[in-house]
Amino acid sequence: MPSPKNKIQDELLAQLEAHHQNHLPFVIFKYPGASELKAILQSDASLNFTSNFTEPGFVFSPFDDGQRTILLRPDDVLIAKLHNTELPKESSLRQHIEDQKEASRYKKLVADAITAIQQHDLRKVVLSRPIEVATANSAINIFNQLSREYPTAFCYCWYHPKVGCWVGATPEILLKVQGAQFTTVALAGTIEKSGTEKPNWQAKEREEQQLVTQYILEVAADLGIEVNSSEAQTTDAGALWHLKTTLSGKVQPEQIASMIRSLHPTPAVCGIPLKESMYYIEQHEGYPRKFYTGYLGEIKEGSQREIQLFVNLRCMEYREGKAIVYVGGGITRDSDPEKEWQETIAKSRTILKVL
Ligand SMILES: C=C(O[C@@H]1C=C(C(=O)O)C=C[C@H]1O)C(=O)O
Repeated sequence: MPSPKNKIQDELLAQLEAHHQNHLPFVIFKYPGASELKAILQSDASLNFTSNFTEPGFVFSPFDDGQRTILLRPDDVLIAKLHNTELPKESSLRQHIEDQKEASRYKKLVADAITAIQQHDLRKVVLSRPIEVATANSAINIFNQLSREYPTAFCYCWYHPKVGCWVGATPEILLKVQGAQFTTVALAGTIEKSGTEKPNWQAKEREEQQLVTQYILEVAADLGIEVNSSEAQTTDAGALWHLKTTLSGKVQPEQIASMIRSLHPTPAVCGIPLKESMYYIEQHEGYPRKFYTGYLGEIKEGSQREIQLFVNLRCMEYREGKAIVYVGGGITRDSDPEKEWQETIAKSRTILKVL
């Protein structure tokens, strides 16, 4: 990877707008907690795929086709300090008016899934929906706002002329590898914040999150990888709380590609059992997820290999003047369709707030 060139934030954003207008691929991102923006620019419009996650660059994977993970080549790498400009105190949240038809459709989708869970082997299935809204903001501008609004999220704007443009602020790590050390998380359970008081998690959310932890432990055991796991803790994701267990351990370089492929998709975005829930989603969800609930992130080469991949949540697809925001939630036998509907509305605010 070429050494990063230092830029001033506005200069960097302007260079990317120009790259975008020239229909050339790029990604700009901010790591959780970081005060720096980083951009990877590819100098031609070729569409390349990673073979085994060893090539340096930035990978972008769809939900349902892990073999075709796109790789952006780092022909140019730019960094800039993130300005800490205060956002207006008054939230400029765009109220998206949900029509009643969509509410009934989604609640029926959830109710049918609950029935399927009661009658079949399915234990959990994650269902989701797209929300289309008009926006006058550019994709890079939306990314810039997200980076300021969500300091603890991984924020990004990704573009390839042959694929499209995606923007997001995700709270979920898929896999982080630094040298021989790896970290992943089991993230599930959602409660909208009301004040600063941490929530009282109910058995339903605890069980749903525990299923994800259990699944990751089984995947690691199958690969012969030992894992240390934390207690489940409440974690902050903008206006939402989630339940999170951190899992870590040691991984050999030759195990990394299989670990990524076995971890994706986790039951946090698909379900349990995996095949049945994947099939249920394909049959019933009624739209293609594309890159929503896929994963993305940087691969650095060198003696200390470093990989940081995130699950593509709280994201949108950007098309000229239009944002398609994707939101979903895990359904178990104890789910309530009305609450699940409200959960998708709460999750959509992450993006709607900055449009
Ligand atoms: C599917 C989404 O989120 C996932 C589902 C969650 C849940 O069911 O509570 C929580 C976090 C994510 O793992 C989404 O944000 O669209």
